Amino acid sequence: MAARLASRARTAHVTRPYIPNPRATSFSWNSRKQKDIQHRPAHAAPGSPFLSGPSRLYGSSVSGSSGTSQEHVATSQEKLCETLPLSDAQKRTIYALSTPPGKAGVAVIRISGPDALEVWRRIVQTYRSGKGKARESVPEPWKMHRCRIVHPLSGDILDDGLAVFFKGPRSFTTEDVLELHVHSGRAVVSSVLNAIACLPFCRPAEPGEFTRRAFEGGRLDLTQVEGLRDLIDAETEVQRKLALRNAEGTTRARLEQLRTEIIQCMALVEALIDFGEGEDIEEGVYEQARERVERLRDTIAHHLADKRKGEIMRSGIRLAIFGPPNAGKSSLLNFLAQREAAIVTPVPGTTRDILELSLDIGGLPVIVADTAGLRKTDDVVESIGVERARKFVDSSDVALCVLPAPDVLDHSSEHGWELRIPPSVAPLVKDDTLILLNKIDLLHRGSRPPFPIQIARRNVWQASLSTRDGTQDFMTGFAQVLQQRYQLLADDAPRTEDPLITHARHRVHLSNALEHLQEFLDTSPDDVVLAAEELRYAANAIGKISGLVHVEDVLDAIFRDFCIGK
Ligand SMILES: Nc1nc2c(ncn2[C@@H]2O[C@H](COP(=O)(O)OP(=O)(O)OP(=O)(O)O)[C@@H](O)[C@H]2O)c(=O)[nH]1
Ligand SMILES: [K+]
Ligand SMILES: [Mg+2]
Repeated sequence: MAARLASRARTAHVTRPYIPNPRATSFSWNSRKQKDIQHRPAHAAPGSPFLSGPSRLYGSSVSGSSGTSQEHVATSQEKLCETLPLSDAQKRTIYALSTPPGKAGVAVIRISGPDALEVWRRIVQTYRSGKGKARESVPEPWKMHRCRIVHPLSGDILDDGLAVFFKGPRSFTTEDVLELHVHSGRAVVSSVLNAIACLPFCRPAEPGEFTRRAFEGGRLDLTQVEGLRDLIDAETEVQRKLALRNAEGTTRARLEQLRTEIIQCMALVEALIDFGEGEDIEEGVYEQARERVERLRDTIAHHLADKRKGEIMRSGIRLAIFGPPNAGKSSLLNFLAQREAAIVTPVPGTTRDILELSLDIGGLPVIVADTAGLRKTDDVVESIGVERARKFVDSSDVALCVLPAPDVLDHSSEHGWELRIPPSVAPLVKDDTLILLNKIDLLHRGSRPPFPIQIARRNVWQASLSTRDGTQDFMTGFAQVLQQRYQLLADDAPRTEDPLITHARHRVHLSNALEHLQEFLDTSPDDVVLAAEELRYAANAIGKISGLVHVEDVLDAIFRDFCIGK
């Protein structure tokens, strides 16, 4: 009975997820306020409402330098402040340029918060058909309006553009959002930003703050936030697809399904604690829960044994080019990069340091590294390079060994084609190491092996990086191998075998969940209260990936990497 009570007390907080409330968060904006004070415009007198007002990020004040216009602006600003009480810092309306600065057709300035509509009223003048300009107090939401942007104090026309109002919660941040599409020129953008800065209820956005508000508003979970950030950073097709999966919420749904199943198992066990088998509960409930937990454990273990595919795709496949000196490793790097990135000379031992380049090979992100030729050497500098090369090959995702064909190929009627790999290189050649025989132009026609050849049940490519003979076949085959090894997101529709883990953070929490599920299975059914606790921990661990259970510093770390305006 005591166990039953204890369990009841705990169930109170079992299944209630954290529901973020944008109006009731406790983020500290202290550092922000500090910055605001330092950056207040020159015209803001101490004690004026501008103390926590606009930043000078985008140029100085709108007022001229003469004393009179400065006074004029100050009094008008005070009037503005009288009419509108300052909202407290955290729910203040934020604004930022959301497109990259510089000359372009269009720049988008985003404004989000409780006073977004007020910003519209102050600076947007729409055109009504045939009747000239008019200020619209409540614009039709989610519709583009042709408009003029005017200065809220002087009434000066700043630009002719488009404005759209998103009524919260149907907006990116879930707050009221105003987007201004203006001409992207330095002067236009800074004049509009300065005009918004004049409104005391607005302040410049922090990096990632729009996205953070979307998270706080419950529009996005953390995997979607990470997906958005990765989408912005994506450079290859696979990275884009992977990021989109996260941003669209596919990962969120898959995790939610796992968490829900754990919670369902917990409910079964809790019911058992509360009512006991035999009364209202059918026989075998505990067994049923155990079987489901076993399946969940296997599913999670399967995801964890993904050879880090998702993380590798996100950060790039680390490819090490290695081999003996003068094999043509640097020539290969230059060929892949299509430029003279590395020094190539006939002197063995030319490359000393590791030279890395990020390339797109068949849509996959690959970080290709050229390394020092492996040999015994008395040269201090070269021997450091050789040591680095060895370590790099060991830690790489894919290793490609380049060998000079004339020095390593052997043929006999008894054994067929064989490779004599130099002893300095051989220990690094593993079963999955790829091999390119270079310099086939130096072989007599008659002593060339047939294309393609298999040596020791391994595909070996042959090419000449000088004459480009065989390079096409090598590139096609090489891209195919990479695609096979990292085959993922081949179809547009999500598949169950697609990697679930794309960030190290996910792996940590999933491993924790796995441990707790195993603990549950290892706990004796007599300790059913303890066992239920393990399921709760497991559910919480998965909740941490989505941010349903979140920790402030994790959030800070995730949003910090965003740019301003996102
Ligand atoms: N004939 C011929 N020469 C080549 C070929 N590929 C590269 N070379 C030459 O071989 C020499 C060495 O090439 P590198 O690319 O510097 O070789 P490496 O493996 O980077 O050499 P280290 O950095 O010294 O280890 C250069 O003179 C190249 O021009 C080829 O396919 N055929
Ligand atoms: K060389
Ligand atoms: Mg080299």
